[in-house]
Amino acid sequence: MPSPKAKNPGRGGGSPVLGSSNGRFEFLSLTKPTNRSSPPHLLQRQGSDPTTARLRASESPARRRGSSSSTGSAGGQPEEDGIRLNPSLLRVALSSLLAIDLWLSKRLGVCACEDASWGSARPLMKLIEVTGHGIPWLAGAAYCLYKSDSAAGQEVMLNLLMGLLLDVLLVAIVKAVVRRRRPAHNRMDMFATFSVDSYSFPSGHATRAAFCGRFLLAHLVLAAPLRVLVLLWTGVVGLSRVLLGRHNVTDVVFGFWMGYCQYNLVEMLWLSPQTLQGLLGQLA
Ligand SMILES: CC(C)=CCC/C(C)=C/COP(=O)(O)O
Repeated sequence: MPSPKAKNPGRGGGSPVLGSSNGRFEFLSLTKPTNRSSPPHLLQRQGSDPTTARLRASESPARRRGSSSSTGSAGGQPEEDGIRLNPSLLRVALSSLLAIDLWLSKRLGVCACEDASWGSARPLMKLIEVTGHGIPWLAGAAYCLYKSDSAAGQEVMLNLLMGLLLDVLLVAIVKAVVRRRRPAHNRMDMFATFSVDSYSFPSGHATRAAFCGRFLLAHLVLAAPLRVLVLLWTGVVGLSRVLLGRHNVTDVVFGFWMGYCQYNLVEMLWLSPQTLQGLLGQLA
């Protein structure tokens, strides 16, 4: 389909009609030069004509840039500007977000040490930290799998275990790739950490809390008061990461999102007893 914007080098002058060049139909202007063999002074005159110049001056800069590129401006400079502008805008937006993130995280790190304004709440925050740690969750899921005497219970526990292992793996990969340092006010006194846990993005506790929260609500916890507790626990684990000074706010927000998506992944890869028997049969 012919595109008037791409093929018609003149803007706003004359009525476009269909013409044919090299067997392809394209829009042609009756009053403006169209082919590349036109003398350069004719092309330049489009911009130097006073009426056109006034119209162009009233256009927005973005539109002017767009029109310049569609006319195939000789130097290609406007196109380059357009390409450069977007990444720099994005960079400014990202650095502003990061600055707000650092400032807010520092202000919220009120339990980062005993001398901090909420330092007395630090032991409680560290207790909450343990409830979101990988080891109790992995050990608990493995124990329940071992103890479960129903096929349905075993299936659920097996998938929880698989999800928890997947979570540890994915978080380690993202941390190793992003390599964002933990906040300067953090004291690295966590128990049982991997080397990647010196990095902060994303918060492994937040991914686990979001994943386990969704998993519990979908498969294990039905009573309304307990469901509320699960939601509260998820939120408190995330909040405690920032209050303890372990993470910036964006680490936790991204961690929640990642854990939420990890649950979708586990649902997609859900291991049924039949799949499991097949897998075990292949191993034996
Ligand atoms: C040892 C195992 C199985 C998991 C490590 C758990 C851990 C220490 C994660 C770090 O969490 P944050 O990124 O929220 O600090």
